[in-house]
Amino acid sequence: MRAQIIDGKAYADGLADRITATIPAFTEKTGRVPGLAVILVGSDPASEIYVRSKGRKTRELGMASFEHILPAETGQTELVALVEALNADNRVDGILVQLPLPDHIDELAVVRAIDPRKDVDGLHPESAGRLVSGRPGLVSCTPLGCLMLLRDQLGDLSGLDAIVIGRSILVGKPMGQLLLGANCTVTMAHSRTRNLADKVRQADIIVAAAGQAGMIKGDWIRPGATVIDVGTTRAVVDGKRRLLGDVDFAAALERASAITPVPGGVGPMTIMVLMHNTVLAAHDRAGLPHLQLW
Ligand SMILES: Nc1nc(=O)c2c([nH]1)NC[C@@H]1CN(c3ccc(C(=O)N[C@@H](CCC(=O)O)C(=O)O)cc3)C=[N+]21
Ligand SMILES: [Mg+2]
Repeated sequence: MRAQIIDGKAYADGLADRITATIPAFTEKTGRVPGLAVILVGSDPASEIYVRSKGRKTRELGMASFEHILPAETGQTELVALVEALNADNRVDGILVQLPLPDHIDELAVVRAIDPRKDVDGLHPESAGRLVSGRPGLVSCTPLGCLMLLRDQLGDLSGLDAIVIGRSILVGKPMGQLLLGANCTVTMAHSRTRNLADKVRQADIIVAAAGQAGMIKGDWIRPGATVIDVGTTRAVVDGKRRLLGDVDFAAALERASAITPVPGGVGPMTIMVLMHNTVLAAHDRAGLPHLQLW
């Protein structure tokens, strides 16, 4: 079998059109456009690139972007004060604090300061609780993007065996909850999991989010499985800068029925779901009907 490549960029472009189409009616009813604020503390070059590309996309889609790039020495009190100012700013519908934060800042304290209605990253305990209990709320961008791709590829996921490798608060844990909510039987694997290969071999759906380049080998993949690769490890291969996924892509191509490439798979979805969550938050805050765009 030769796997189909799941084109995350193409799906994201389609979602972009559906997002853009909601904005004129929103503006007519509210007199403004949806707005997204992104906060970056410190000057990690990769993070700066993400923040700028998020800002560019936000404006491309017709929304307002507020970018706050703060020095690494910024204190927690100052950061929380900025979040509170953005909570109070009616032009801002979504607040994203780029993680990780410097060690002297308690991430949870900052995330808790975000108004849950503006929590477009789904990181607030209120958002996490809503996801677990099946109530409506904002869901982390990367896992929601993965679910959109899986639903587009496979339709109903009921009864399928899924494995999530990685248990981060931003990706693995919410991914497991989303798959459970879609009626999959979910295995959560992580760095202490024994016999990982055997567990991956049982799965119809593999979501690799461990952040270890090439750790999922081709012969672990059940023939016909659907593979979502969340990994993005920066590396230099044969003198060229490369972005590497968690899956041995060439080998997986021979076994999977469908697989996301890196780059061009999950990455473009993450950014577009951020835009999606921002328009959802904007509609919710304005008291407008809930949007369903996927
Ligand atoms: N609170 C928070 N929320 C995040 O969502 C978050 C974060 N912190 N910290 C950093 C990570 C990283 N991240 C990516 C977003 C888009 C691409 C993306 O667009 N990747 C492209 C390639 C980009 C390239 O070539 O560098 C692709 O995979 O095709 C990658 C990574 C979001 N993150
Ligand atoms: Mg992990």
